[in-house]
Order: sequence, then C-alpha cells, then structure tokens
Amino acid sequence: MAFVARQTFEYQMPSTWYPGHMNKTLKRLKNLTSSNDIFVEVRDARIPLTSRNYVMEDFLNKKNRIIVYNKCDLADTFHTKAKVSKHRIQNLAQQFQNVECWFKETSTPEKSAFITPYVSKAPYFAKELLRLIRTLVDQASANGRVYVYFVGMPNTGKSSILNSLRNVALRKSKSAIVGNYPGVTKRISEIVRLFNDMDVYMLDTPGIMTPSITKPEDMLKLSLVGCVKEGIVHPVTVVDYLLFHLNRIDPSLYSKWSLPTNDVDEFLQNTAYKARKLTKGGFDENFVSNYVIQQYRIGRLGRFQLDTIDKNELLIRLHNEQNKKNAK
Ligand SMILES: Nc1nc2c(ncn2[C@@H]2O[C@H](COP(=O)(O)OP(=O)(O)OP(=O)(O)O)[C@@H](O)[C@H]2O)c(=O)[nH]1
Repeated sequence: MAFVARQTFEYQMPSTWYPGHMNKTLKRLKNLTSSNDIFVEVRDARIPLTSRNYVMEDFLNKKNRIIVYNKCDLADTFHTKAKVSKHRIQNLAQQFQNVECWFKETSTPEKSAFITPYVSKAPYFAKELLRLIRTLVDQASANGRVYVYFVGMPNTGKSSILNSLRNVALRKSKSAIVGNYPGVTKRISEIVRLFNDMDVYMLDTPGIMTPSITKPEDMLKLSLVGCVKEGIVHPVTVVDYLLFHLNRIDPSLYSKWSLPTNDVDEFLQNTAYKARKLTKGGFDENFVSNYVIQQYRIGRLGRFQLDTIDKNELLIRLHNEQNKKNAK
C-alpha cells in the first residue's frame, strides 16, 4: 500500500522558555531613546513568521529597523548545494519578496524599515547589509554616535552577522562569541566599531523569546531550529514533528536511514541502526533524536521552511497577538 503522510500533528501544549535575562534585556532595549539608534532584527528564514517577536514589535516599529532573514541557506527550497551562487541569491531574494509584502501591508513603521535575506558566511550579504546600514546612518543627525543593535530570538545568528559585518567592513576577525545552542549571549555586549570613517558602533544583545506562545505549534518549530534551550521540549517530540514535515515534503529526504513511516519510534530505531548510532547500552532514543536534530540543523535533511507562506497565517498571528495584549 502507498505511504500516506500525516496531515495534522497531535501534541500537548509545551510551555515557553523565558529566563530572567531576556526580560531584563527587553526592558533595557525599550529604554533606549536616541533617534540615531539602528536595530538589526534577526529572524530565522526557516520560520520567518514564528521568529518574529511580538513583544519587540511595539518598540521596533518606531525605530530605524532592518529585518534580516538569516540562515537562508537552510530555508532555500530551490537549491540543495551549500555554495551561494549569484543565481541562488536571486532566488532567495525572490522567496522573501512575499514576506516583505506582508510586512509592508500589516505594519505602519514611522521609520525606515528594510528587509534582506542573509547567509552569515557569504560576504555578498554582509556587503548588502552594510549598504542598508550606511543609508540609515546618512539619515542620522550630523553629530552624535550611531549605535547598531543586533536583536532577535536566540540562536538566529546575531553574533555571526555582527562578525560577518566587521570582517567585511574592517577586515577584522570575529569579536562576538558564536555557539550552536541558544542563549550564548547573556548580556548586551561592549561596543564594537563598524566603520573606520564614521562613528558607528555595533552591540550584540541576548536573544529574546516571547513570554508566552501565540500558537502552540510555534514551540515545536522554535525547538527544532534551535531557538529554544535543549530539553524544554522532549527531543523525541521534536523529531516526531520533523518527521511530520519530512513526510509531507518528501519521505525520500531520509531514505538513507529508513523507509517512509509516520511512527517516530520506528524511524529512530531504523536511523540508529543505519547511521550507526547505537550506544553500548543499545538503542538510546534521546541520543539518536539529538543526532537527527543536529543533522536537520546543518541542512542534511533538506532545506525548507517550516512556516506556511500564506498571508492568512500572518493575519491570524496578528489577531492572536492583539488578543494577548488586550487580555493583559
Ligand atoms: N547554516 C547557517 N548557520 C548559521 C548562519 N548564521 C549563524 N549560523 C549558526 O547558528 C548558530 C547560532 O549563531 P549565533 O551567531 O551564535 O546566534 P545568536 O543569535 O548570536 O545566538 P544567542 O547568543 O544564543 O542569541 C551557530 O552555530 C552559527 O554557526 C547562517 O547563515 N547559516
């Protein structure tokens, strides 16, 4: 019988992850009053809507803001090779035109706002972001320093982008610490010079999650891409959710490990055997799950978006956010 993928995913509502330093950072950012400040908001291209932080929207909407959709290399459905060619960049930009259109339609920024796709390891994107920052710097008041704050959810690549800009603009090595788990940056960083010929400085900030989740499924997406600390959602549940997506896209994405299946236990056991991930004690579901999640995060299980690229999706989200604000 032909394999039929699940059309819905059943799960318990997981709680959010919002440690104290996130709220502290949010308060500090909200107290920044200089009209010269520029905010580079980093979102994850695999979850362009879910990595939009509604608690930051109110103040970011009034600021000089550039929205960066980072990790495009992991979200790009058109190409599977890691190399970033000119042709591929054009495709990436096209993919994000839709998102840009939603942004323009649904928010009323008083200040300039730009949107750009990004891959932190490709200098092309750093050059484009530097151009956008220069445009905003030119609009700043003649005297006074300009501070560029890198904000966004945990692990979206804020430090990597800061480093990539410094590298391209000043030919200097990295200054912000990068890690493959969320919550690496715990406080707002020291200032880091951006241009030799201008008084422009960058500041890295800790990733901020939302204090509550507007859609239960968001917690699964955020866990899968690595915005949420490991263990908040059980790794087997995260893999089950990944399997749900892989099956709907193309079960052959995991054919090196298993025949198509909707059963996460069967999938993990097959993977443990085929990928040689059996431990001394035999099969350890947490160990194999974490291996699968890491493989997904480096693009070895396909490159695709987890959010539905549909205008209604954003409208529903905005409606839920408004309800949350009204309920306060
Ligand atoms: N594939 C891919 N990986 C990236 C990209 N940018 C960053 N990463 C990886 O994502 C992980 C997190 O990057 P960081 O720069 O530490 O992220 P952050 O937002 O500063 O993290 P926090 O300090 O935890 O908030 C690291 O493993 C990076 O190597 C990208 O464009 N593509």
